[in-house]
Amino acid sequence: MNYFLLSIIGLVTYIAIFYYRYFTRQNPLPGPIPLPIVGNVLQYTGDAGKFMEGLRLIYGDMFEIYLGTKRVVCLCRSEMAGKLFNSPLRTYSNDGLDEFGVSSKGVLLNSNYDSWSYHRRILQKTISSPQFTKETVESTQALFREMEGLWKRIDNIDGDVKKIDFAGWLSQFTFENTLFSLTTLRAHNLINYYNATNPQNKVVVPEGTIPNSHSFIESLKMIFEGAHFFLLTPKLLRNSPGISGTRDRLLKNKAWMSNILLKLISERRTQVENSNEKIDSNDLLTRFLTVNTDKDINKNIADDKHTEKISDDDIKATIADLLLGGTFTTAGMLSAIVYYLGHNPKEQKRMVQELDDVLGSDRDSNITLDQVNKLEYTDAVFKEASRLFPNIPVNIRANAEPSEIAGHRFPAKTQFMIDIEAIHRSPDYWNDPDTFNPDRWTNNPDPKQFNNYYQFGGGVRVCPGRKMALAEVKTIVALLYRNYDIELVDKVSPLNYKYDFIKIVQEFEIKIKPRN
Ligand code: HEM
Repeated sequence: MNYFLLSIIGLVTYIAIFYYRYFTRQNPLPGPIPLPIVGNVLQYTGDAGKFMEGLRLIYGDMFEIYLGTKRVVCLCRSEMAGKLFNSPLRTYSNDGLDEFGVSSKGVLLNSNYDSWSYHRRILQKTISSPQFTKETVESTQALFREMEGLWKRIDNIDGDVKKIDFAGWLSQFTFENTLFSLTTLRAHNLINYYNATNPQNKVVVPEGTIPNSHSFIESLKMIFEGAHFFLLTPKLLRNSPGISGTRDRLLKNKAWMSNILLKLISERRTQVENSNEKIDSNDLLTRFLTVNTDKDINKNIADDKHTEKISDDDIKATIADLLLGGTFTTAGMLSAIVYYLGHNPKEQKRMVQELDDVLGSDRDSNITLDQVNKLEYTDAVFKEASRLFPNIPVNIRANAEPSEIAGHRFPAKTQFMIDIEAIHRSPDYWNDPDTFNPDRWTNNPDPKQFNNYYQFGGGVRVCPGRKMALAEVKTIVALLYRNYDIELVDKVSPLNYKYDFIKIVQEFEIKIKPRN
């Protein structure tokens, strides 16, 4: 009885101290009142963009929420967020991300500055080079032809008209293309996906790198689910009955994916180490494997601080981040473009006209990087679709130095969430912001708007894959609209997505028919 009474007194005292501290906190911002221990996590709707939108309507452009006991400052205006993009920290000290094993490895969520900048430097050198962009245009075309061959076999509507789940096909495509571009490995995702969705008319799968590779995509989605879960769920909740099952499932999935990638890396390491020839492959995986070895194909990448070979585990973390970064973002962007063009026939017609003008009348001809670079209206369509549908609607950053924002001082290591969707749709920055209008990007666009466009983030952690993404998206859009008439199956519903750290588009059906 005494023990019970003591527990109650302890709890009441804890709650009293918690709320005393909360109501007398320094530099308070408006925001929903947190609960002890879990903060505002129980109010979270599962979609960071929508959650922030709801709170912005109540509390204005700057407010605070609590993830567990950690204060998070939310910013919804470009002028507030601007300087933060130069901070190299995405998060600071997050026990969830530590448990998920991503806070000091790879690039995406790595908060260890030294480790992040070293790996980023190596990958940046490869994937931002003009040669890599040129090869992206080539590999995208080869893979697109393979996908077209499989589409032709589908027999679901009538003759040449096919109904396909565009989001499903494209996430297989962008995964395979990213994997190939980084490693030269093929996983045959498209064939595996085709066979899984057309079991009555299967094709032979060439010997591939990842068995049943199409299901790897589901595992990759679960990694985002994991990052989302571990970032936001306080330890006490993660370990509580009912929720710990989710934690275990997500950790198991991560281990499964890690093992597959580690096997691929170790096989390539053996090949590289046993080779007596000069290494002539220049892909990112080979680059990583040769750093600080006698076969090093990188010029002056390592420095005095980094004198050892890079471990398989570190390479795996960076390759996994690039596969994560390059798969659903690019596929989602393509769905968004097809969706907005489907709702805006005038703009679609204008884009198709540009394709015909730049690419010429031979619909079987190869497309060159030069031609892709000339597609200005297509580029504007990309920008406009991504303004309205940013794949990463909320960006996270922590400040490395104390900062002053809108008259408020924040100590170093404060966690911020930046509402990209609010910035992309604010009437303060954009005329008629909810209208799909690619022309706002052409005809001498107001340079101010570029400062309020964050589809690829900004500052030191800006997306390193943006050149690859643009080349891939524009090449696919060109091949698709040059050769096909495209119709949305559902012309009413909004684009369907699941938010897990990024928006993952799903079940987006279109009808395609070869153009006359
Ligand atoms: C349309 C496609 C893409 C979109 C919309 C996109 C968007 C973004 C955004 C918003 C960020 C956060 C940037 C910031 O915090 O400032 C990011 C980071 C990142 N992206 Fe992309 N991305 C795309 C394609 C790619 C591709 C193709 C790759 C690689 C093959 C890639 C790899 C990464 C990586 C590794 C990061 C983490 C960078 C860091 O923290 O240092 N992304 N991306």
